[in-house]
Amino acid sequence: MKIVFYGAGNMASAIFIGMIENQVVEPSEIYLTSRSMQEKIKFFKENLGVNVSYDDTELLKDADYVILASKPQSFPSVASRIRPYLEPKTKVVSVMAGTQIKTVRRELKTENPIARIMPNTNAMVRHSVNGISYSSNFTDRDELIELMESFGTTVTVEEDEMHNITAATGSGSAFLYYIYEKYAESLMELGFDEEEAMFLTRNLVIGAGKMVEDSELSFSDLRKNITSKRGTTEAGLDALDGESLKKILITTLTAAASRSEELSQDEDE
Ligand SMILES: NC(=O)C1=CN([C@@H]2O[C@H](COP(=O)(O)OP(=O)(O)OC[C@H]3O[C@@H](n4cnc5c(N)ncnc54)[C@H](OP(=O)(O)O)[C@@H]3O)[C@@H](O)[C@H]2O)C=CC1
Ligand SMILES: O=C(O)[C@@H]1CCC=N1
Repeated sequence: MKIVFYGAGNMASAIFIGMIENQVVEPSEIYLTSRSMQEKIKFFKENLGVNVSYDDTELLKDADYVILASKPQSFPSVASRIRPYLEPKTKVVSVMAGTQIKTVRRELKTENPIARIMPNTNAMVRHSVNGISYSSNFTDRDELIELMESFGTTVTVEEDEMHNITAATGSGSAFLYYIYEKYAESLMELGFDEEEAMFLTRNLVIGAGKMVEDSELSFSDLRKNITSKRGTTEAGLDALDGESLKKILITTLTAAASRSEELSQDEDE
């Protein structure tokens, strides 16, 4: 198999490292290119054994998949590199937020099968949640799903649901990390020094994640198991005000989903 990544940044590297570590592809089957990140890309070549090239003819010859992993704003320049050399057998997979399949088709001037995926950087630890939608002529879907399930779980969605998936899980881990950051800062307000606050928060998050993974219980039951009648947790939760927290989260997710819509509307102009 030959899988070519245009872009070797945060998201692309989480995907190809996930694929390689989970042994669904050999490093020799991965080809990377970028615009200018020559040092980083050299690091991947030396440490993972992947191929690196800036020659589009060589990159796209006999490619099974080309993965579009630049920022949406860089896509016109990526498309101009790919367009002249894209072979009919190559399947195109875009990870770009807010970029519609029809835009990819238009920019590449191609009838090739196109899939749009929305992973997250948890791909690195095999826990990405991958939204996926396809062009109608993308018939051979099992192989792509198998590749994607090497680094996470996959949910097939209609393309217009991608905005919500992008907010919920594409951006979602950033929202959770931000809450952990604020938690650590709050521990410092309580009197812990920075190192202690980071240590406590980090281990709390790791332990809670493992509980979620190993336990059959719902979030709510896990919470209730910690909450004694008239105890400390109950006092804290009463002060937290779940409804206000929910409002903040709804505002956050709605802003992210709206931005995804906005990005796709920009393309239509
Ligand atoms: N980060 C995330 O958590 C997620 C990101 N995404 C999507 O993934 C995409 C990439 O995001 P992210 O990895 O964070 O971004 P990065 O900035 O980390 O990486 C972007 C990559 O695109 C490369 N690039 C830019 N122009 C070209 C070009 N003309 N030819 C080849 N490569 C080019 C850059 O090269 P150079 O550095 O040399 O400029 C870089 O390797 C975005 O579209 C984003 O919407 C989707 C889900 C989650
Ligand atoms: O912030 C972004 O636009 C990308 C898409 C989802 C996560 N990162």
